Amino acid sequence: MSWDLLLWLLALCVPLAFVVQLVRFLRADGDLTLLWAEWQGRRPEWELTDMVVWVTGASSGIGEELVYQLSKLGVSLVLSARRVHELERVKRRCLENGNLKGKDILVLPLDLTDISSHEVATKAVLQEFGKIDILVNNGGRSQRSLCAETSLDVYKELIDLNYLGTVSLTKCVLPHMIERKQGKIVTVNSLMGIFSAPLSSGYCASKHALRGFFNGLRTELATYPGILVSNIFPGPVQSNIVKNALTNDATQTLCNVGDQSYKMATSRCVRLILISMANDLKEVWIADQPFLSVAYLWQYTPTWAMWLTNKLGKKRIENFKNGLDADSYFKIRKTKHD
Ligand SMILES: NC(=O)c1ccc[n+]([C@@H]2O[C@H](COP(=O)([O-])OP(=O)(O)OC[C@H]3O[C@@H](n4cnc5c(N)ncnc54)[C@H](O)[C@@H]3O)[C@@H](O)[C@H]2O)c1
Repeated sequence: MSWDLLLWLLALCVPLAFVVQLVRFLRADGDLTLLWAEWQGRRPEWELTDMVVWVTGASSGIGEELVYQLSKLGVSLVLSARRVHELERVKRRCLENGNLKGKDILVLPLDLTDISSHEVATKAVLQEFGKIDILVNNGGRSQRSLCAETSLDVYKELIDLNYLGTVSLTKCVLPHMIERKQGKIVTVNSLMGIFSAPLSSGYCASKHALRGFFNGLRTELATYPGILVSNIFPGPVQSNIVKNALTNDATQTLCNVGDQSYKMATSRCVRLILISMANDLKEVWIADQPFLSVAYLWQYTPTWAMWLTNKLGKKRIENFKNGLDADSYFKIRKTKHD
């Protein structure tokens, strides 16, 4: 082969490789470390067996799907949320579809805002199973209301629930993990913990606070390499989050939630959470495009990201006022995993 031909081939390969990588990135639904872990890393089916996993917000959405997928891995489960009948329903489904027996699942009603109950709840788990391997801080609520129209009670409720409730439960479980020198504290944060959007200023504040808290806690636990502090940042995912969102008044929820079907399938989000848990990933972004790219923009080019968020923000408010889901900016095709 002549040198000219070889050079021409090389000149063609480089842009081709670039285009292939660009297409792969545009189809990505997780950050690159997470997708690498999915491809080459440890499987949840090997790593997460024989563990005691405590999941808050287990009665709905991401938490509910998480316990269904965990129940197939042979772990012991603690299901927490406020409504005991909903937790009993979830337990029945875990037993029907998973590999667990009744004694492997503890239904433990818990209100994250009732901080005085967290110590007793932690003791109840330890009495039942003798250890807590993984705490999944998942329970929480979102917000759909403009700051100027929103009562301060809503901001207080969001901080009490999403931030202080999570911090309180973590503080109850932490001494046990420190004593054993092992454990995983996995917190379902949100892309709204990385950047902010209109209609959710209180929610964003609570999730930013959680990110700061857990990143700080991780540095304090540097002498305990067996304890993982993992922050999961999902973008829009199918669940009841919008239906349960707080509005401008702490006693009201939304009347019209709009179509949620364009969002990432709950099962896909949860599979990626399990992969991150199996591979001890500390920060994980899970989102379809274009939301994932917006997170990258915020991380690496904040000035452009602010400009773009102002443009998209107007559309978000318009969508909300028109009774659509706030994040339905474009007609987004359903993900390949649905
Ligand atoms: N669905 C999304 O688009 C999305 C995106 C990013 C982050 N998240 C986060 O995922 C987590 C789970 O939300 P989801 O989407 O499954 O919503 P969801 O409304 O379907 O589920 C929320 C769960 O939290 C529980 N909860 C609410 N208030 C509680 C309280 N006071 N005490 C105890 N439990 C309480 C609910 O009972 C429910 O089980 C939340 O932390 C949310 O911020 C969701």
